[in-house]
Amino acid sequence: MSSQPDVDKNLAEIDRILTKHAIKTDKDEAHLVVLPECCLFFGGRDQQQLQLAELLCDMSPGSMQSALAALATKHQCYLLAGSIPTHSVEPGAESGAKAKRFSASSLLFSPSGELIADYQKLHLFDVNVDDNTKSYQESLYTQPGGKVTCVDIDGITIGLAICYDLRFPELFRAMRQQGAQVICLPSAFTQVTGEAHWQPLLQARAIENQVYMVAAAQQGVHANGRETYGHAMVVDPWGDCRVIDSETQLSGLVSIRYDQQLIKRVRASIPVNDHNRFTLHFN
Ligand SMILES: O=C(O)CNC(=O)[C@H](CS)NC(=O)CCC(=O)C(=O)O
Repeated sequence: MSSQPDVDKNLAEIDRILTKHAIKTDKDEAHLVVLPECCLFFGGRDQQQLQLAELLCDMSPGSMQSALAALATKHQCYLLAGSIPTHSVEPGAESGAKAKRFSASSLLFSPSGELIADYQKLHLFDVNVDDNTKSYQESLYTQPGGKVTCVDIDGITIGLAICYDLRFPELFRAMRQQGAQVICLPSAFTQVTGEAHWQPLLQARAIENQVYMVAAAQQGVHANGRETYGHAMVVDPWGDCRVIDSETQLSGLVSIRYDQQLIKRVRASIPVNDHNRFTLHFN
């Protein structure tokens, strides 16, 4: 996607893409659609994201959550909203009207519109991109999450991570150890770092953990001048990539069929999980 600082426009665009690709469930098959980081609001001011932030709530959801649930129901898919701003849910976080920071939450909705998982971005992008012309201070307005998150869909374990998390392989190892077979990585990579690092890092995480990596991306020049890399892709557990054509498509969809046998074969032939001599500690 090439999201704008306009929630309704982005919702309409998601609806358009899903309609165009006619994601329809033939009853035996589940579809998981992964939208990029900041899918409903991107390229505006951080203060606006704070104002948009909603409480995470299944009983009386905010307007972004209701709209996403409605899209999941309309298109009969599991829908992962890469991230939307929510009020912080971490213990000790600022909350309510006084909150100065929001959480970047990935929200997973079921085809019946139920919120079945949420993940708050763990690693925040406080980085001077190497040419030193651009600096990012995500932690100024975002509260980091506090937990590793996996969720079961139709017997398949799905791990959740966001964007800059990609550079922290321990998180992905932890999800593999919790049983992950698919890991979703909604992103908004910078043009500069994306060109250099996006594909090799995705392939590394897929290959070393023998999982599918589903990497949705923001792309193009956004309203505030920010440029994102695009090249959304799905990488299979052997490292083969299916990449969106970013030269011809500003927004669209790339898809793959989940193959349980491929995971089994790759894990049986190279049993890295059994050979691993390190244990993990989460701080
Ligand atoms: O700021 C927002 O509105 C939304 N958040 C983002 O775009 C985030 C934080 S600035 N982007 C990244 O994490 C890029 C990571 C990246 O590019 C890398 O690891 O190289």
